[in-house]
Amino acid sequence: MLEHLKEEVLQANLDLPKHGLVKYTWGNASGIDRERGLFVIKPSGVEYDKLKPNDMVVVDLDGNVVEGELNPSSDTKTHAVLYKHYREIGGIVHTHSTWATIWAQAGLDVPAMGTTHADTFYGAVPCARFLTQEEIDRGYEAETGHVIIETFKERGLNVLEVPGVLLQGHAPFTWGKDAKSAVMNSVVLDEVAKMNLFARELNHFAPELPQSILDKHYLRKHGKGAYYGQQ
Ligand SMILES: O=C(CO)[C@@H](O)[C@@H](O)COP(=O)(O)O
Repeated sequence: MLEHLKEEVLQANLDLPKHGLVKYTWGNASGIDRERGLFVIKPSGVEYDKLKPNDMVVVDLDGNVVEGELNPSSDTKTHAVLYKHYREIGGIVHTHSTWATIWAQAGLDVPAMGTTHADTFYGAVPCARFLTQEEIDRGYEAETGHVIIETFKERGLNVLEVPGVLLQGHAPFTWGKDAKSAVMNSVVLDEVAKMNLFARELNHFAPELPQSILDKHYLRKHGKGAYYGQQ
C-alpha cells in the first residue's frame, strides 16, 4: 500500500542527515495521501542508513497504524493533528536541528532578518509556548500539535506563508506541500536561525526586514495566496 509515497517519505528521511539536520535518530519526516486519508511516517528509533521503503509505517489521521511492522515515530500524533487540521499540508518534518533548537530553547521567534528568510517564510517563525502539565497528562504529542494550531490562530498566521514553528524547550516542526518541501523548509529554517544568531552577536540591534523587502522577496517567489510557488 502507498508504495510511491513510502519511497518519497523514505527519501525525505534520508535527506535529514544528508543536510545535517539530525544526530542519531533525532528527527522524522512524513507525507500524506489525502485521497485515502492515510500518511506514511518514519519508524521510531530506526537509524536512517538502515531504513528501507517497507520500514515506513502507514498511519490514519487518528494516529492508528494501518500497515507496518515497526512502531511509528513517537511524534506521530503531532503529525496526525496537524494533517487533520490543515488540509493544505502534504508533508511534515520534525528535527532537533541545532540552530533552530537554540532559538526554541531560548523561547524566541526566529525573526525575519534577511531575504534568505523571506524567500521561504513570510515573517518571523513563531516559538510556541511550553505545554502545561495538564496538556502533557492529556497526551504530549497530540497536545504539541494543538499548541502549534493555537499559536498560529492567536498570531493570525497562515501555515502556507509560514511553513514552520518552534516549540519552546523542544525543537522545530516544518511542513510543505509534500515531504520534500517540508525538508527544504527545515534546512532553510536551521540556516536562517544560524545566520540570525551570529548577526545578533555582531550587532545586538540588528533589525528585522522592512515589510517592503519582506513582501518583495516572499511574494516574488510565492505570489499572492502563498501556496508554495502558486503564482
Ligand atoms: O523529540 C524527540 C525526542 O525528544 C523525538 O522527536 C526524536 O527523538 C525522534 O523520535 P522517533 O525516532 O521519531 O520516535
